[in-house]
Amino acid sequence: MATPPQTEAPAAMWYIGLHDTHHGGNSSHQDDKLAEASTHANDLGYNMNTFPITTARFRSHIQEIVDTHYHTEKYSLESTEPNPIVAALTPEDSILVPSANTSQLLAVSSSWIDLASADPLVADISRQVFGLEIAYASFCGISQVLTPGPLLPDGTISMSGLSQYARAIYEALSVSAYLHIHVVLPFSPVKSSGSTLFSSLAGSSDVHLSRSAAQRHPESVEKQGSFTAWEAWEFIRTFCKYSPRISVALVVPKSIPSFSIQARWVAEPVSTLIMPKSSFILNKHKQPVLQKPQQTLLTRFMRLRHTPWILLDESSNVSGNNSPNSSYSSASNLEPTPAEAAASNAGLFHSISSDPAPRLSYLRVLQRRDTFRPPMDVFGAGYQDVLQMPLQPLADNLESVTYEVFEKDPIKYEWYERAVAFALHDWIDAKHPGSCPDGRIVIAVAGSGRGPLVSRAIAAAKAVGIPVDVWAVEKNPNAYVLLQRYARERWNNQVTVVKSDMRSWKGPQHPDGTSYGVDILVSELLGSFGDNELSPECLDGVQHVLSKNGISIPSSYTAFLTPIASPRLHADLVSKARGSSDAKTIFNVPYVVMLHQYDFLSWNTRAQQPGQQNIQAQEDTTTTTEPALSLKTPTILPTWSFNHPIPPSILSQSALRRSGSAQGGGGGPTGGDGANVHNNRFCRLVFPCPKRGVCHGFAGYFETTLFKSEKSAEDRYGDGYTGDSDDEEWEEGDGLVELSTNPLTMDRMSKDMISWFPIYFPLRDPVTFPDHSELVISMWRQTDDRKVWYEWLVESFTTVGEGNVVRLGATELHSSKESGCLM
Ligand SMILES: C[S@@+](CC[C@H](N)C(=O)[O-])C[C@H]1O[C@@H](n2cnc3c(N)ncnc32)[C@H](O)[C@@H]1O
Repeated sequence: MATPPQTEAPAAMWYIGLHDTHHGGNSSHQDDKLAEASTHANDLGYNMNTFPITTARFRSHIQEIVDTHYHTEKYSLESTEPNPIVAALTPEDSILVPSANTSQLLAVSSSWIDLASADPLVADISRQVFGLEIAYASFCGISQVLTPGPLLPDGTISMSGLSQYARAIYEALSVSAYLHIHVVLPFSPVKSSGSTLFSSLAGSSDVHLSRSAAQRHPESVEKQGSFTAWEAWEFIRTFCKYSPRISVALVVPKSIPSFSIQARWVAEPVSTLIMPKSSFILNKHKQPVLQKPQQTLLTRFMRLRHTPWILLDESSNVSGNNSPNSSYSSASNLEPTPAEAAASNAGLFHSISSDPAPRLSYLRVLQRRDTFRPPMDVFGAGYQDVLQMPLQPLADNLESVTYEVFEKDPIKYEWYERAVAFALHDWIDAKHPGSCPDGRIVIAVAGSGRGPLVSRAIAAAKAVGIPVDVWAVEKNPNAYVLLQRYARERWNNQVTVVKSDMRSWKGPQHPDGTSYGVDILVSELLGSFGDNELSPECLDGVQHVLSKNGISIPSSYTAFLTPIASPRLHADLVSKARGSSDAKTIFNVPYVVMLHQYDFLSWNTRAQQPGQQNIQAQEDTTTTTEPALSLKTPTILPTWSFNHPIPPSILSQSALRRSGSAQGGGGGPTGGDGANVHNNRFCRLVFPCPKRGVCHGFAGYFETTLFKSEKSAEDRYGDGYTGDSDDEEWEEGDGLVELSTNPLTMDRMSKDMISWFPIYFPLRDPVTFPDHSELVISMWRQTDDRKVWYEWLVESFTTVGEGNVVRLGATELHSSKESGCLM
């Protein structure tokens, strides 16, 4: 069980900035120019604005240096002449000065340089320029720098120069510990004659240094698909060792990319969304709006815990409203959404002619409209992607406040009540006698905590209309005090409270000291991976109290796994490991975490529903079509299950082992007598991964059957539970009560249940794999009679040629033995 948070989701704040290279302030004083530009942006309603680190004059000066060097007779690839040195900046080269305003600025490093150039001269000059800019910006107190990615002037990614580019970023990060670099990248590279990215961020692509060099050292034309930009980013951040001080500034494209690439970017640390004018269209009212898919994409990003900034690029000439004919015609068949129409009627949009910032006004409308949050997001606000050590309720005594948080779950306890009611009905219908000497059915809640399941068991019996004998067993001495109080004040002395470890409890007792059996044993000892809070070991240990036909609620549970890309979690663990004297352990612990920014790596395509269209991934050269979000299903596979009660023969064998006798064998494979080896498990799961990616770890979930009735639905019809619940549905159901945290079944089994976050098994070295690969997870549940722990590794395979399966690699074996759960 996770420790769920107790905060409410804060109202969404959209932090929107202005990028306008045409507005540099009119004042002749440098710091006044900065202040003027900020005031201009603030007056328009922006939260911040960008500023180039160096001036156009500096750019011309560098261009001159490069051109002169090219045109000297001395220049050739084989030349031993040194490259020119770019002299230190002069006051004319930069408008920046250290000032109070710098904290509000997002400085932009020059995009007319090319750190990834194939031309050694351009690469060298670019490194010098970049170094000067970063050092001076840091000196001025700038902490946020927007740096164009390794793009060629035609908008494609320079793959051959990527390592040089990554190196420059890595070195820039070492200039100041406070510097954060936002690498500008497209969702997918789009080849164009004059890239918007360049023209908008640099002024003009004509002056790009690489243009001078292009004739001499043409970039080899590399095949670029929809994942190329992401792969470039993946390379850069890996080079920079997952530094938390680099992130992506993603340019929102005019045509929306395929779902897989959207999902991939949503999982990444995207700090900024750059919106050129071209990403807007004009609606009927000639107001700039976003098309539905872009709105959806934007909303998805803006609901993230780390909400990106939005940067409206007002410099670019490629514009929705600047080219009314083309954009209006493309938009004319798009009706405004009802909300847009209402907003327009209500005057929320200014008319385009009177509004100096129409795109900003439109985004503010979207911001105000975006109020919906799913219950889990509200409940878990502030806990998204926070790695927590799993609770150990067996080894530790929980605090009251922890129980209080569990008890907020609106579903779990009600489902337990249903399960007990069904069990009572089945017991009565089977004409089993109650085990209490007076004939009552005996219910025991093993691990009662503060007693919510005790209250539910009493309510179920009342609703079914039979008297029961109720026992509450708890080993936490503090909870025991409260249980005794509740027995008097809430449960009218109907409940007998026992302070005991359930494994050593002898069962309900007559006043003369002889024990009798428990008919329905209720427990909730489940962790995020089902068995990780040692429910199997505890329930084995208390099974001896069950009567002949005794029922366990839950009757079974199954753990599930799927591989995920989770760069934020990985970066978090890398930084924890950096500051830890015990770095090895950090990646050998399964964590409880409300997974938030992650991407499922294994998925399959469901049959298409009539009327549902495939989204064509226009820029995707690796596949022809992309299924829509609703048609993609993650592959989440069962690992293993536990059933209760277990066959007595297993318990007898366990007892034989525990005795240490010759018949008990040679002990457990990982230590101890082997008395708990029947709770060892192993699974090997094969996950097909259609798209390339990086696996950082696995997400784990569980499903549990609390109770499954022996009776058919027909038998039950008309014999339904008539308790307090006004939910009619289950009364005539099939007597099956399940809980699930598995994303594939949670809505069907226990929608809106919030008690458990998923579990996350990390990998120290992420696994990179190409399209059409298989990730194979091997996982073990291990025990030495004192502890239980997990061990895991991943192998990756791909198929080449005519079905030749090639192993790409395997990770080391991870083991949580050191932080294992104490029995
Ligand atoms: C996850 S909490 C659930 C508490 C409560 N049933 C609820 O749903 O709110 C598990 C409880 O079981 C208790 N527990 C765990 N192992 C136990 C054992 N071997 N014997 C008795 N109590 C145990 C813990 O102290 C804790 O109170």
